[in-house]
Amino acid sequence: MEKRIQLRGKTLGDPAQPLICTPIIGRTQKEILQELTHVTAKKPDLIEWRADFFDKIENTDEVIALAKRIRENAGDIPVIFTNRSQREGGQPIPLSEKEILEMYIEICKNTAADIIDFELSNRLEHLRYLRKVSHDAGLKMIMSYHHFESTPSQDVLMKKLLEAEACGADIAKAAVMPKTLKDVLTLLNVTYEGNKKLNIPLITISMGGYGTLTRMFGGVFGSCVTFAVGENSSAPGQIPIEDLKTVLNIVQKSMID
Ligand SMILES: O=C1C[C@@](O)(C(=O)O)C[C@@H](O)[C@@H]1O
Repeated sequence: MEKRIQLRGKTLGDPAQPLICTPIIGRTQKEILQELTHVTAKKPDLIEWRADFFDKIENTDEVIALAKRIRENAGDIPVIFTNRSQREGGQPIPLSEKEILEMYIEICKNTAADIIDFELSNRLEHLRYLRKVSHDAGLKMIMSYHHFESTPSQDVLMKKLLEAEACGADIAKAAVMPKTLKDVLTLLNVTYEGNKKLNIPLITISMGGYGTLTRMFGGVFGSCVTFAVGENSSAPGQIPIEDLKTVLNIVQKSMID
């Protein structure tokens, strides 16, 4: 089963090469576009617009117009559109679940991004509907799960990844917080085992200080994307893109026998 996804010349899911994604978390349009200019200059493989930080998120027309500009200005770098909910570590926003779904639908219909990230904790009918809309519009869909307090057991994490695949995700993603080094091993283990079980690419992240290890070495165990700071961090434990590129180059060189 071919797990790789080609997007604007980038290969997502190549076990030899995890992609680096840098988030954009500005609040105003001006800040966001400036951040984008700085971040694209650092040549990440992917950009994530964290729209939950945008101060006009309640105005879908403005969101779409800005998403289109981000998409255009990003050139050949694929863009992920994400609204991270407050319950999964995002910003508080004044939109209902239905309005959030409608915003995502408009992003798809306007092809204002390449990939959408929608949380598995959303209502099943919303997940299914958005899956259909994104598929018809040609956008890839990440279904994600976050736990900012702790690391659930391997069984729970595996179930989440399998659930994403069963709901039709193109990519399954889990980001969790470790309290101990053993939690980091749990995450790496589920990545390794999950990669054998699932027929879609995985993104897995352990956050915080200990979790930084997974941002550097998670690719070896089967995580296809790692998040790094271009200008601003969107989650604990992210390291600067320059440092991450150095580490990934060393890992890649050293692992060729
Ligand atoms: O879900 C993720 C992963 C993340 O939480 C991280 O830990 O790098 C950062 C978020 O911006 C992104 O949406």
